[in-house]
Amino acid sequence: MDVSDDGIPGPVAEPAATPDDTRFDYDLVVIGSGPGGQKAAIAAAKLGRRVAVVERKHMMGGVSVNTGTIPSKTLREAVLYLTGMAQREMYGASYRVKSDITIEDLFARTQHVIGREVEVVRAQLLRNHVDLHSGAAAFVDPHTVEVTDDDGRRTRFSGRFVVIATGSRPHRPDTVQFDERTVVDSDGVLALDRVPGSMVVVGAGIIGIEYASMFAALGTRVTIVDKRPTMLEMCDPEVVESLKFHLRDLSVSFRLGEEVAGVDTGPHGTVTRLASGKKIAADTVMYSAGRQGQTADLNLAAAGLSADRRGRIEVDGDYRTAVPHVFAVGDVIGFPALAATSMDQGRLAAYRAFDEPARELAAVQPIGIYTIPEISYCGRTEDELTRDSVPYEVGVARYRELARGQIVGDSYGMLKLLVHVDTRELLGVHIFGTSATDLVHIGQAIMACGGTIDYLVDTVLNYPTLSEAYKVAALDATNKIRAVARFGEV
Ligand SMILES: Cc1cc2nc3c(=O)[nH]c(=O)nc-3n(C[C@H](O)[C@H](O)[C@H](O)COP(=O)(O)OP(=O)(O)OC[C@H]3O[C@@H](n4cnc5c(N)ncnc54)[C@H](O)[C@@H]3O)c2cc1C
Ligand SMILES: NC(=O)c1ccc[n+]([C@@H]2O[C@H](COP(=O)([O-])OP(=O)(O)OC[C@H]3O[C@@H](n4cnc5c(N)ncnc54)[C@H](O)[C@@H]3O)[C@@H](O)[C@H]2O)c1
Repeated sequence: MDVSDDGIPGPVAEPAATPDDTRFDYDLVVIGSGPGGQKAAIAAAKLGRRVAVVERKHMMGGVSVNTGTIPSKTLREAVLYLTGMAQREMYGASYRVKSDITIEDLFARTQHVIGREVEVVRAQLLRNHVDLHSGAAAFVDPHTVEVTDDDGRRTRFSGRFVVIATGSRPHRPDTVQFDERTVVDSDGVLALDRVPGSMVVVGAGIIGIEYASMFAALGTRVTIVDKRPTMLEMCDPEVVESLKFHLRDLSVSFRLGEEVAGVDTGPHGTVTRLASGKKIAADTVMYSAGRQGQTADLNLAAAGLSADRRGRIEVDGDYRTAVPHVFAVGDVIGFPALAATSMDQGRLAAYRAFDEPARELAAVQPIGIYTIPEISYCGRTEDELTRDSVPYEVGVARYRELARGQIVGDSYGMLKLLVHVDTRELLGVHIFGTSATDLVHIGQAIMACGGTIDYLVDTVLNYPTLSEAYKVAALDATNKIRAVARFGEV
């Protein structure tokens, strides 16, 4: 077995690359090494194709590894551990692992994990014989890219196919001066020099709420501002209410339905001006008001392509752009813009390019929101089922009634199943609390197989586990359905 420098075992010997079309330097050129680019490159390499990945210096692994998913989730883990937050039900409200948590304590863990992940990505690509080119790529013609490295050196090469996986960056309104110290975006928040005493988070999307809950847990007084009247509107409203309750308990204030007019900075911090005339003073302002596709520097016109106002590229169901040999995957094609989906889009784009048979992605996809506590769901919401006049029943399990919930000290967690009254099919799973983002996959698997809650009723699950919540909720739904069916029986 091949073992790379970092000790990670490699696959059994790869098939030798077979030139596909010698008119081109590579069979596939991938621009960007985030989740979408990585998987496109590896999938093509596994088919024996000659593959190149272009990535900017210090960005191996993409936004996901360097400034997005991985650092934010690692920071959350550091916050949970050092604040002792998850253990307070057991050891009291004042329980802490470290009383004076510094930004260095937090970022040490983040840097460690980023470093490891970068090496894992690099090793995987290299052991699959993918050529790595450092620099920024731009199209010269539909098959050729020019890569400019940090020293200004330029290299050109061509690909029979090209995958654009250049991801996204934070959207920055022109009216706001970002000084990378007091006014930052979700990249800049990872370079703060201290834990702020107070913070305004502009944008109550997933990024904004995740960081708001982390800083609130650290003791920062957080105000969340969003022009929409509700937050996380794709989630179950009961779950969002539970989250809001928890955040309020951590002194978070909400200014929903309010637009930011501007931010003033001075020697003592910042003042955020709202369109309604209100002003909010804070040490730091973090903008998380959407993201922009990274296409401005690609010279798309040379490939015969263009992007929309938010920098996104349009693709068909096979991730093919308007130019048939150019594919695009990941954040650069917009919704759902998740690391999870980007990976599979990359893999499928490579398969489509090289005519490798592959099925489409399953329709039921999970969403995981790493707030404190975390949220996860898949399938439909109560509002959607009501709108579509689908008769459903709700089965609920509360963590406080599960032995494992008591053991881990989670009394607030909840799992909710939405079940079709007639067919008993599982239509939706909504979870709030410890391990929600892992637990959701049980429901997802049942739904993907068209399963009913009878599977859960008839199956023995390990005890004591949080998975037991599925059984409890399935029995609850069964009892309610039976009660309605028996009503009126003599
Ligand atoms: C704070 C935050 C938290 C997130 N948390 C989660 C989460 O918990 N779960 C989840 O599933 N998703 C999460 N996401 C979303 C996830 O990170 C993205 O969906 C994912 O990274 C998109 O992958 P991608 O393949 O499009 O490429 P990206 O990861 O965006 O990487 C694109 C790469 O392309 C490179 N590039 C761009 N232009 C060029 C060029 N011209 N030449 C060469 N290289 C170029 C960039 O340098 C970059 O490294 C989060 C995002 C953020 C910002
Ligand atoms: N756990 C996860 O899966 C995860 C975590 C983080 C990010 N992501 C991905 O990243 C994407 C981007 O997240 P995001 O939170 O930046 O974007 P978003 O578009 O979801 O949210 C932006 C919010 O900012 C608000 N806003 C914009 N301008 C404003 C203004 N001037 N004043 C007040 N409010 C304003 C908008 O109303 C919106 O609610 C997400 O859609 C998601 O796909 C996923």
